Amino acid sequence: MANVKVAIRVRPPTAREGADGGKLAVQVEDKSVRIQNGKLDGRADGAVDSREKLLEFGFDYCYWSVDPADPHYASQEEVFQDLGVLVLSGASEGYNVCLFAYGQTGSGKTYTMMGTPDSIGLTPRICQGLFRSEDTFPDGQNSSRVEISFLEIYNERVRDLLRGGEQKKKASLRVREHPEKGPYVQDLSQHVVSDCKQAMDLLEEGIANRITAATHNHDASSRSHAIFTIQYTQAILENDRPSETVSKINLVDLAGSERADPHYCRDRLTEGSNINKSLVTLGIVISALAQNSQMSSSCQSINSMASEADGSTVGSHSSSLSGGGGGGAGAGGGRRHCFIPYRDSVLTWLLKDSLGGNSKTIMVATVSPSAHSYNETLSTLRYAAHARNIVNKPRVNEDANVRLIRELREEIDRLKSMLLSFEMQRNPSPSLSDERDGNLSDMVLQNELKVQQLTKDWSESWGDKTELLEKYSVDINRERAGFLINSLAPHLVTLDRDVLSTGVVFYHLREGVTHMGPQNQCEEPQIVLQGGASCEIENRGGVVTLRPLPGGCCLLNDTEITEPCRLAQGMVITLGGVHRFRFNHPAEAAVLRERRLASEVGMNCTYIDLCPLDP
Ligand SMILES: Nc1ncnc2c1ncn2[C@@H]1O[C@H](COP(=O)(O)OP(=O)(O)OP(=O)(O)O)[C@@H](O)[C@H]1O
Repeated sequence: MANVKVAIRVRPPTAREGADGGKLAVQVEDKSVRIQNGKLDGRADGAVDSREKLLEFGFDYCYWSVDPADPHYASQEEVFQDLGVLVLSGASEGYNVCLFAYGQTGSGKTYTMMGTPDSIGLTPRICQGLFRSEDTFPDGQNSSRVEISFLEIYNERVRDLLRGGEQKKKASLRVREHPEKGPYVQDLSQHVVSDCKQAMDLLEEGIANRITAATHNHDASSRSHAIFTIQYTQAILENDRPSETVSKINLVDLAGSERADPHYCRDRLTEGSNINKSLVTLGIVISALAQNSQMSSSCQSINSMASEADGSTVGSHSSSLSGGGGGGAGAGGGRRHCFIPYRDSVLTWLLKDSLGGNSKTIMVATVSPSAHSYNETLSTLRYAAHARNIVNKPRVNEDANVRLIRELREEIDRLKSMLLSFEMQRNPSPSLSDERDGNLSDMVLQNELKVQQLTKDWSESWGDKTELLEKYSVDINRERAGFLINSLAPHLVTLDRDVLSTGVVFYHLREGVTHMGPQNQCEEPQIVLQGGASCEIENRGGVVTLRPLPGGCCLLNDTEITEPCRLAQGMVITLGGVHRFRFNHPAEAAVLRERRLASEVGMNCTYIDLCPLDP
């Protein structure tokens, strides 16, 4: 169990706020924020309750970023040292982590999450930190994989910010729910990156796409939510003990929160007008979760009070909210938990795990210091105080095979200690003891063999996966009912005629020459075939040529060839009448797709129709 951690950051006043005399409404001291309602200053004493005038809230972190000359000024680096390091340490332990920025428009969310070129924010610093931590394992015992996706939710539609070309035009992606992994965005592009530069390039590309959208549509920047997701998989083999964890890091820059007030939006909601449903639902979800957590903790307090018959004082888990109106905190044990309407908006559905689920979550609420923004700032502080009451249930996301190996090892240890204790108190009947010890020893041996095999399989599959992903920039997306393998390199896919064959084989055609054929016919074939003919396939800078070798029949699209022939996207190669392969050239296919769109030729067009081959 872990409470959502909440940070408040106060930005510098804008020129306009400063021009009006620069009256400030917010003060920060240690972990508390005080907000003063300046409008009540002039009223006669006694007419105003002092609590209304000055409200105080406690948080996990408070950052005063108002004036760089102030000794208490919190820079981007200081914010990273707390929040960014929290994200990185959670991810390195194998937890899902979510960091989201919430606040009114112009309060500094994007500055905190993304920053500026001169003063980078949390997201790029977290990317840097992720790859820096890689360098701390130079011995090769540790390897990891980083995959990035970046999406935007605008008017309840999900857009992939990293999809170039024709896909960019695709209006919106569907959100679906995986039975075990929870909600996900179907067809969202995942990008494997191997260094910090690649990650930063993707971040910039996504931000640029978001900004472009804003230019076409005035409200886009303040109404869209951006979610930058890093999937961080770590594999370590230490003393023959494998460990593999997958952690999802969600870094969220939300839209301006002035539209998040349910009362402000209710009319418009019913009118069906264009308001930000996600933020309204986020507010409702946060309130409901906070209320549930408070009810649970008050139930626990009641239970523990009842069980402590001696009547000693029980320290109840109290909200930090002193002026914020916790609402429902005093609920008795008889009240039901609130329903959490995650599915009412795309944002809350996608962040379901981050809010009350399997994630360590941090909220950074950004506010203006100015007295002009008193209402918005107070509303943000109240939201933030509610969010601090949410209790999540993070757990380490361990690979299922690795978990099995660990559990088998624990079983082996248990059996061994049983054996040892039997040996120490040997039974007077030696034959019975021997039989029992023999059974136990067998079980230990069998489990040890299983562990050995599983560890070997795991090491090989991790090595293969890493090599494949790194060398060929392959994306493997696990869909609910299938796998989609996207490769950028030219490759062959087997089209097996044998009805008993079940696997799908995928051969990459590396730069240079690849020999294919039976072992005895051609020298050291990289692609070994059982019988059939032999050939060579040469890939020179993306131009791929098939060269049949004497002694067998080689067909290209069912026509026999005896001379070298350039391969084109979609061609089918048949060797010796037995082995069939489809040739794919992803780069060529991308060009052809563009041409097909432009020429409006149907799906049946071939490479030759669209782009006659050079001889
Ligand atoms: N801590 C800070 N230090 C210096 N400048 C800041 C800080 N926070 C925000 N700013 C500046 O304030 C302006 C508004 O900030 P920003 O764009 O981050 O707001 P926002 O909350 O993301 O707004 P929106 O909801 O419209 O996207 C920007 O010019 C930004 O550079």
